[in-house]
Amino acid sequence: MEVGFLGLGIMGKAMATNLLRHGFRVTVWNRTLAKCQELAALGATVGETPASVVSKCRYTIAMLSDPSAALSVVFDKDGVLEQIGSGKGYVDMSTVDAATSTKISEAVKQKGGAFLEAPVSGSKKPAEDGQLVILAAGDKSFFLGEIGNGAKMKLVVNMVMGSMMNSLSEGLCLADKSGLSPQTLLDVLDLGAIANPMFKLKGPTMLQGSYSPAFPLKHQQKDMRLALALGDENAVAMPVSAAANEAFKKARSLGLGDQDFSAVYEVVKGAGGSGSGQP
Ligand SMILES: NC(=O)C1=CN([C@@H]2O[C@H](COP(=O)(O)OP(=O)(O)OC[C@H]3O[C@@H](n4cnc5c(N)ncnc54)[C@H](OP(=O)(O)O)[C@@H]3O)[C@@H](O)[C@H]2O)C=CC1
Ligand SMILES: O=CCCC(=O)O
Repeated sequence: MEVGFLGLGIMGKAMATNLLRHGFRVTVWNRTLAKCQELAALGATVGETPASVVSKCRYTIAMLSDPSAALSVVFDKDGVLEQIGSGKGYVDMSTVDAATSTKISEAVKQKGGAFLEAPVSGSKKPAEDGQLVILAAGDKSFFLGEIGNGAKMKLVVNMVMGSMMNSLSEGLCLADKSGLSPQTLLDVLDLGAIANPMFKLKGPTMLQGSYSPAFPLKHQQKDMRLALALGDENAVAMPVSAAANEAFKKARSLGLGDQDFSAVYEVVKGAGGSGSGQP
């Protein structure tokens, strides 16, 4: 089966590579076309535009940075909508808000196509290993109910993750400033009730000041922003997440947007370990 793939960033490249590895014929497109070459070398065909990929493939998957990218690829000239139709499916796996997902779903369905929103939990390594958790909602898939619920679930998960990352950063700073070994803190955390894969994976690299991007900080901040908007809509007070969002914004203002989201640790350290990057 020919599968289309739009967006070959950190995640899309790993996911499309996995499709090729598992015997699918894959046609790829990326806004910066040069990024298609690596996939072409692995056997992918390169499409000139999102529309040309959809015209060739029964199913097309997208993994794009944010709501504006997801909308642009569908609605702009040479976009998905020009070729989607009966017998074709479009699966958007980007992390967006429910309104974006719903807008895309309605447009695709109006053209006779099928739509699935399917954001993922997991990062670069799980994507490479084929171990992502898919939060699917939409046609023929009712794990989370109506379109929009996949996006909402993903935002809630990432809101919790972003707050945890800030909390870990503060804990590492507090341990250090109060004469404890941050590495020992990681070891202790790993033995207790709040042990989790993220602390285990990111803690050691944070202590090395190494932030090679698996999940870019600019995307984590986008997800905090979208989750806070969901909180606004539903009148849910989220002071912890709001503070975490400020720290991610501060990190972006310091030029850390393309680094891994764990680079928020630098903001917390810069604030003297006193909290969310605010003076
Ligand atoms: N990295 C991670 O750990 C995870 C990320 N996600 C989510 O997955 C999505 C992709 O993340 P990731 O791969 O890390 O991000 P990257 O920044 O590595 O890749 C972003 C992709 O979006 C494309 N893009 C950006 N703007 C536009 C636009 N206006 N029009 C067309 N294409 C555009 C980029 O193209 P170009 O190459 O031209 O810039 C690139 O292909 C995001 O929504 C993110 O929140 C979800 C789970 C984990
Ligand atoms: O959306 C990104 C999630 C990153 C992760 O689960 O480590």
